[in-house]
Amino acid sequence: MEKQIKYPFCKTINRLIKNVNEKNPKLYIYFFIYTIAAIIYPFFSILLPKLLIEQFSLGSMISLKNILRIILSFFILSSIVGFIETYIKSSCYTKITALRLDYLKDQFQKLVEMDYKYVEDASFYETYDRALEANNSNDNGVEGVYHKLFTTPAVFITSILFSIWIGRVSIWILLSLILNVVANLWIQRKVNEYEYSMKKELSRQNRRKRYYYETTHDFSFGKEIRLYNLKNRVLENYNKEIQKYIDLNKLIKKKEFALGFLGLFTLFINQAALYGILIWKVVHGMSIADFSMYLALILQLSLLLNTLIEDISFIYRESLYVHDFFKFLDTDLGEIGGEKKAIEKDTLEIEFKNVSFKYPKTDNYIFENLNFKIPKGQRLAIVGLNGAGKSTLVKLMTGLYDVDEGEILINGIPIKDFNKKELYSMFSVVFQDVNILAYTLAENVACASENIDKDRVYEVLDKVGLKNKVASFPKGLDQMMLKIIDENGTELSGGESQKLAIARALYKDGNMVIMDEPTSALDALAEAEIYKDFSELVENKTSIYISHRLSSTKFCDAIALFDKRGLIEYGTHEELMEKRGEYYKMFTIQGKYYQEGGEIIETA
Ligand SMILES: Nc1ncnc2c1ncn2[C@@H]1O[C@H](COP(=O)(O)OP(=O)(O)OP(=O)(O)O)[C@@H](O)[C@H]1O
Repeated sequence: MEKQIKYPFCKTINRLIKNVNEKNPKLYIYFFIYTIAAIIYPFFSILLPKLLIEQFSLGSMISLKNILRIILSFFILSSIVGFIETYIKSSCYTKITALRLDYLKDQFQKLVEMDYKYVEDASFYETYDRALEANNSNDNGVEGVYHKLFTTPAVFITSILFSIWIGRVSIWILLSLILNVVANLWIQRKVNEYEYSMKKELSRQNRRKRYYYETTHDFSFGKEIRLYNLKNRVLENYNKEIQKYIDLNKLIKKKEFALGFLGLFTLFINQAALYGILIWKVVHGMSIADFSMYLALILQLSLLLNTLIEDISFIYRESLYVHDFFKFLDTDLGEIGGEKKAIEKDTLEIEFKNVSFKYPKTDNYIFENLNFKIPKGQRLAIVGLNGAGKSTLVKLMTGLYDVDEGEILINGIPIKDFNKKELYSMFSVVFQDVNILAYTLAENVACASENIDKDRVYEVLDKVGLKNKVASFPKGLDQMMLKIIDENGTELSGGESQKLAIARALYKDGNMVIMDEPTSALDALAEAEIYKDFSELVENKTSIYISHRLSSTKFCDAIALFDKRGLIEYGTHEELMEKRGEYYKMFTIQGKYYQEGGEIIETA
């Protein structure tokens, strides 16, 4: 359980207010007018009964005209003030929502630009879950605090004015009200602190619950869930996680309940004191008109003070999460890197020098003291068993992860010296798992929404064999992909998606091409096409081709074979066959299988 930490409440509120200056300073004017209207409004309901009772107690002097005049002027004035108050409050609601959405933009930017290692780190999401939630709702977090900051000053000022008024009648009434406020504030604070101390546990539980929720709602799990009869298992886990989540919330509510009971007790004492003193005053000569006015005043003040307590504790509680959110925005998530720009008009030479690497928060090294070089223009095949570290190698050379020891040099320059964005721009990578976005086909290929060179998009789609597919789309390159945004969108098959991913890499035209199992979903003919055209596809660029199908090594200049120990064999196909080592074994086993299986590929 995390202990309550001291946090800079004033600084957080100050930052929120300061940001209004930058984002929408007009809100200050609206706030000023609203506050004046909201201060005046409650006075009407307090003064009206007194003035009316005074009129009625005039006996034979009673004037219907005067009574009507009072009612009418109160009605008109309170309508005008009430209208101003409500109108400004509701029109500012959307302006405050826009403020939150602006913060959301900052949050998205941070998330998409942060170092890749955080993307694969579950504990990162646990740390920042609540912080990210600070931006997810109209009623809580950043927006909730802004709404309260907009309305609470009026409540505060009116409470002060009413307290002075009441204090002049009886200091004991005022003291009893203040005692109630202090007790409630203390209780609320205790509840908030307890809730916040459970934050880490709640976030963890939330993440687990969400995983199972998403498993049931993500259509891509649909096949496995049905065909492997995973329904019961998923539901069982989901229910278990929900139960744990409910238990945690119950614990919090229990604490709230115990403290709330204390609140009821102080309220009881408070009410007894208020009524007792007022009745005593009436017995000692207070008029009925004044009694009714003070009663209305006390009721109003009690309501205002309750609202004030709730608002202040709400602001306190939610600003804890806002503070976490600001901390997230301020945390250096290592997204910038060095200052070097991308290498222009040249392909790359990559050198691994004494590189050791293990994934964060794990103990096993994937590479230890790895040394090897990929010369400029080389077409390198990387092969190896599952889990040998082939994809990890790509993550390291593209800068998605930093090495623990040693260094990687790109054209002689340490990879750390490159600005991350510039570094990423140098690689055209096709990953094993393809992600098609719910944009148009052209946008999917160009990974942009503006300045798309449609001729080039068409050219690369033709190169990867999607020409006929594009021709079949009614909107051609402007065809929407996926059905999640546009119900007329297109769902591509696994192989077609892979071809699109290759087209995307070709369009990007990076200094170096990396293909990680790019043809695993392609049919034999399409795969043979890619093999045949590989040299043309990658032009003269340095390229890496990762594949389990060893026939792919034939069109490469060199082969690097990895296993759990790291790089174990390196050379041309012929050299490695002659060596009769691991590669030879793998190649002959695969070749035998293919021959026996009657596959088209004749040598491997
Ligand atoms: N984000 C991660 N955190 C911790 N360990 C990881 C992470 N990603 C991969 N690993 C581990 O690193 C090892 C190498 O994984 P990698 O994906 O590089 O292997 P691979 O050779 O590409 O395998 P495959 O042929 O199955 O694609 C594996 O043992 C894997 O479990």
